[in-house]
Amino acid sequence: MNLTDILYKVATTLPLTSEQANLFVSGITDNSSEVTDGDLFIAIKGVNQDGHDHIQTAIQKGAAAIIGEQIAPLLSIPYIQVENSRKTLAWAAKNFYGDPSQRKTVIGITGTNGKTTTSFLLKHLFEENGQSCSLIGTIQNVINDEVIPSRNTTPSALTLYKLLAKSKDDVVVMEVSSHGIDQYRIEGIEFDCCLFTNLHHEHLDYHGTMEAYFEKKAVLFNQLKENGVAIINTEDDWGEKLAMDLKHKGTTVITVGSNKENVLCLKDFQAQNPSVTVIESGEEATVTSPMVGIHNLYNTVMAYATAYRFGVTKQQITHTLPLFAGVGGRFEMTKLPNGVTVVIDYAHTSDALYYCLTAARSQGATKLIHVFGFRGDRDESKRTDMLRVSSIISDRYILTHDDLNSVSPSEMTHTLEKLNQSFGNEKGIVVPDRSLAIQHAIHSSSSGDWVIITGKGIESYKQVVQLETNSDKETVQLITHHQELRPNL
Ligand SMILES: CC(=O)N[C@H]1[C@@H](OP(=O)(O)OP(=O)(O)OC[C@H]2O[C@@H](n3ccc(=O)[nH]c3=O)[C@H](O)[C@@H]2O)O[C@H](CO)[C@@H](O)[C@@H]1O[C@H](C)C(=O)N[C@@H](C)C(=O)N[C@H](CCC(=O)O)C(=O)O
Ligand SMILES: Nc1ncnc2c1ncn2[C@@H]1O[C@H](COP(=O)(O)OP(=O)(O)OP(=O)(O)O)[C@@H](O)[C@H]1O
Repeated sequence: MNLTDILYKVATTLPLTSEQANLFVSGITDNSSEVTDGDLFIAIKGVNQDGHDHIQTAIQKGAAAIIGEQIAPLLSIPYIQVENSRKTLAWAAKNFYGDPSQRKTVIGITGTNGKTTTSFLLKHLFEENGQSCSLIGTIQNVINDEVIPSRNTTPSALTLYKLLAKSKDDVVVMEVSSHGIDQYRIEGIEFDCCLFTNLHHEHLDYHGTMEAYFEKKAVLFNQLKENGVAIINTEDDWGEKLAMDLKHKGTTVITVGSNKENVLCLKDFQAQNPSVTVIESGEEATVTSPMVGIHNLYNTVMAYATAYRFGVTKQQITHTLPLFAGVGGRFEMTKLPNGVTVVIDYAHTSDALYYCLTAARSQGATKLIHVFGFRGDRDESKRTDMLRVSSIISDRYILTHDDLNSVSPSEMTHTLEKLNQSFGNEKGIVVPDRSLAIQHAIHSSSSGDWVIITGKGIESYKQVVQLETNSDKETVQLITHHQELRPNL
């Protein structure tokens, strides 16, 4: 494709010369190590590296032209200066891959919690009822039934456009993170439907304030197609604000919440066998969640509201919801032979912990023993709230290491001890090694107790642990199959 077509709708600092305009490029990349002969290399000043430092490598590997934000350096090949390289990457990919979101039904889900669960529910509902569905999100990408590992919740613009172009599925359901929006990964995508699940204290290390975090999430809804629809959980105050803002702009908004003003009005929440009555246009329907917890009831209703608008009947939804197998690492329950229930959950905000721990209570847990920690280099301001929630709801908690990232083990252990002394209420201990913390929790529990392990879900450990396991699930399996593994604390 020639540069004129690739740069359609991209503002360049200077108009393209005729030599540049007619230049044919065979592909696009922003990674110098992936350049092949004839590619366009787009230099991005990133969070850790600056692509402009890798321009010479790109040329050596055969790049046909370079785009960057810096004033034109002296190069042996054409260089085009733009104001924003990340945005340019997205538009170049959109043009190169033939604007794939125009040709598909694209559904975007944003919010702090519930994106992955809701996206899996939607894929299930579509596919059980005759529509094939691609999935793009945290756990994996699934395109035309092929599982493609995912690096980010929302992939880079280039990857995203490639995935959309590859998809032959009827519908694409994708998770949209605030980082993804901020870094122009969804720039140019047009959505048929956007969902807002909730907004809780998270990622303030990146966004600074809840207002800034909200404003970033709200950008997604500017990318609705002309006849697109927003589906918003107004039980959440930020959701209510978003719904009002969008209605003022004339967007079609389907609100979901317990207030009678909502398009889908919810009443009679049942926690033990989670179900809720949904009233829409005067008609009542009972929606039963296939997963434990009030939070999953919300996720189920959001999926119900969406699938219905895209061709799945209410009866089909009711029949196929119970067949949903759940999502790995999201309230994943194992009943041990001794009557203890172990739950592995991905909660890493105080609200998620609240929902997760109260879900276990609603199922009749005798004692709740909670194992959790905090990621190194991530929002530190949420830690005390998380600890407070656990120290109020659980009977005992064990603070342990989550991903340390660049923090040293001793520094994190010190942080956990300090937090425990200042904000715990004498229910907690610190066991730094995650596998030993889980072992301790399981060995100190008895029939009727629930051990809740949060933070990692199905993710692999980033550190080596003493029991030589690689995930919370593996640790639980090892401990339960080898009862002789006594705690070594
Ligand atoms: C910190 C951060 O957000 N980084 C994201 C960002 O990376 P970046 O482009 O700034 O990367 P960089 O390493 O600084 O490199 C800059 C440029 O130099 C280029 N380069 C670099 C080296 C080289 O030899 N040659 C070269 O050309 C790179 O290809 C890149 O174009 O843009 C990349 C492409 O879009 C992302 O993959 C990457 O996500 C990293 C892996 C990450 O961990 N991000 C997290 C914070 C994140 O985005 N999380 C959200 C979910 C949050 C949630 O839980 O809700 C997500 O959507 O995943
Ligand atoms: N609707 C909800 N409200 C509050 N908490 C929820 C909700 N849904 C899920 N959770 C909690 O959040 C955790 C993560 O859920 P899920 O993976 O579906 O969300 P996510 O938005 O994709 O999260 P992330 O962005 O961190 O990947 C769950 O394990 C659960 O503890």
